[in-house]
Amino acid sequence: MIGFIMNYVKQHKWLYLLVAITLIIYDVSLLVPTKIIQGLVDKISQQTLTEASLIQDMLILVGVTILTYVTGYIWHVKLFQSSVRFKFEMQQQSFWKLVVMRTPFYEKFRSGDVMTRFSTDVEGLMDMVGYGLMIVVYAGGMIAFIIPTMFVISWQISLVALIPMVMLVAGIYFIGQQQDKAVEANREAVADLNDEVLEVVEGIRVTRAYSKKERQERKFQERTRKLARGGDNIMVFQSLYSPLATILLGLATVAILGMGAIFLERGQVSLGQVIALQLYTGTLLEPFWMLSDFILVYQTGKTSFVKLQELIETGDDMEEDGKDLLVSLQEVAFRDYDFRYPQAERNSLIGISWTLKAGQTVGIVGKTGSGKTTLVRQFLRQYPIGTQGFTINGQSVLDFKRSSIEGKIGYVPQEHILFSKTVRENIALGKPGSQIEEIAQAIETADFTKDLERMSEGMETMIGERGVSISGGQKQRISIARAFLRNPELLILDDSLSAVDARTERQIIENIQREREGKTNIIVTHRLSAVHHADWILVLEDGRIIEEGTPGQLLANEGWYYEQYQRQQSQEGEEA
Ligand SMILES: Nc1ncnc2c1ncn2[C@@H]1O[C@H](COP(=O)(O)OP(=O)(O)OP(=O)(O)O)[C@@H](O)[C@H]1O
Repeated sequence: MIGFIMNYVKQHKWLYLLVAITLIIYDVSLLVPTKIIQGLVDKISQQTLTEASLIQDMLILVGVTILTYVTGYIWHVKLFQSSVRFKFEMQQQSFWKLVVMRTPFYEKFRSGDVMTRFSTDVEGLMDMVGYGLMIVVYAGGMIAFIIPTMFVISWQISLVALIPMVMLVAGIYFIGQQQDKAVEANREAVADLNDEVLEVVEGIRVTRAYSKKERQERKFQERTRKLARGGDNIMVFQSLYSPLATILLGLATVAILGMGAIFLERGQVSLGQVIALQLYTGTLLEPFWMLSDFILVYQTGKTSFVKLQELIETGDDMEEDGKDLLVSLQEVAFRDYDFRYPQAERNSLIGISWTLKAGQTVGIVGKTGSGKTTLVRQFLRQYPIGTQGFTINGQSVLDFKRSSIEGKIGYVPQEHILFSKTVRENIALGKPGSQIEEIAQAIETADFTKDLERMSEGMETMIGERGVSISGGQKQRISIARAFLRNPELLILDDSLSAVDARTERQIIENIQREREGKTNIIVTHRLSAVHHADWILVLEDGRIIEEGTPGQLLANEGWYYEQYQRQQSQEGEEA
């Protein structure tokens, strides 16, 4: 961490030089009044005080006070402004990381954990860069100036007076060690609580529907209690500092006054010097006191640094991005292809051999958990690829720049992501800068026009968290419109029609056939009616293709597809 901070300091060396110089002047200017008091006391006790010297001392005091104010202002503003800039830069760096990372990274970090690292840890490190550095220069400077000055007055008295101060540092260190453990435990408790709140907010409807409110409340209480206990522990340690400092400063005062009286009697020190020693020891309390804070700031900073480094250094284990730009998607082929998720123990795709040709519409069906989503995710390069034998236009998929592949695909996932924006803005995400007519056309294709007419502000209606609530089917169709708008070379609908009724589904499928004539489509579905028009159908089971062919061929085969088709037909008949 020190190296990291020093690097930052070096990058802004002129600013920190200004801070260091003004801080040292500030330190010295705080010590001048003691020096003047010492001189005044001696002059009064020796009856040598003159009007001219008194005026001179007073003028120096006024000058020094102004200097203290000006230098104090400069270092304070510059140092803390810089630490805020540090926080901003760190957050930018971390945010950029979050944006570029792909799915495996998000499977390693929980959302609450990322939030804590992003906010609490960045602030922990920021404190070290601001307050921590201030302590080093300010408190370090004070100690470095005062102790030699005291030793020049009387090394014997200073030595005895400093013993309680050394004990104070030792005490602070010991308490700080214990506090460190409490801080770490508290940090974990904050991350747990963040996770809990995120989960509750995201799943509030399910929680209500299943009457799990009480259970959630109990769980939340447990976590907040844990956090409160952590906070209590930290407070216990923090409360030990003040009494310890008071007692030890008292001991130092007794030592100075006792020894000072003896030394004064022997004529080894003046009255002004004894008073100065007492004042210096009192002044030392603040820097020593700050050391206690420094230990906390340092330890928190160190823990935060490790957590941030972990966030910044952890990769998504993706292969290096390819260099070739994909101009057009002519053919995507898998040859005896296996795939396993990074954290999984078994393959989710096994021996897949399939070629998708441009212009085809392919349906992917199969039981739940059979690998349909996993297969279409391969196109999106969300995970490192499985075995070799995955090619685009006859070339390894790894040769192509991932963004150029993404640019050719419109993907509508199972879980729809809508933002707190208007309907228009949500759809326009598919193609930034699109014309209103294009958006209207995409809405029409996704069969959302009638729904829009019922919305008070039409396309400008706010949806998402801060807008009106919309149904699952409406969400699906907004997501579909977003993908249509892009008019991608390859459109992938991943079970994206599950929440719409059969009539709407038929309408959308017809629209796809019409609007996307000659384009490539993959439709993953549980409802076979959604793919009865497809050119080719894959049936998956346990990650393998168990049947494939045209819908007619599959019906003739009388396998899984046939059985499923019969079952769904009779269900539809009953419903009708
Ligand atoms: N991120 C993941 N990490 C580990 N295993 C996963 C992950 N996602 C899916 N799997 C596993 O891969 C297998 C195939 O899952 P997949 O989601 O592809 O099935 P699916 O056919 O799309 O199912 P459904 O019809 O329910 O959407 C399952 O055994 C699942 O548990």
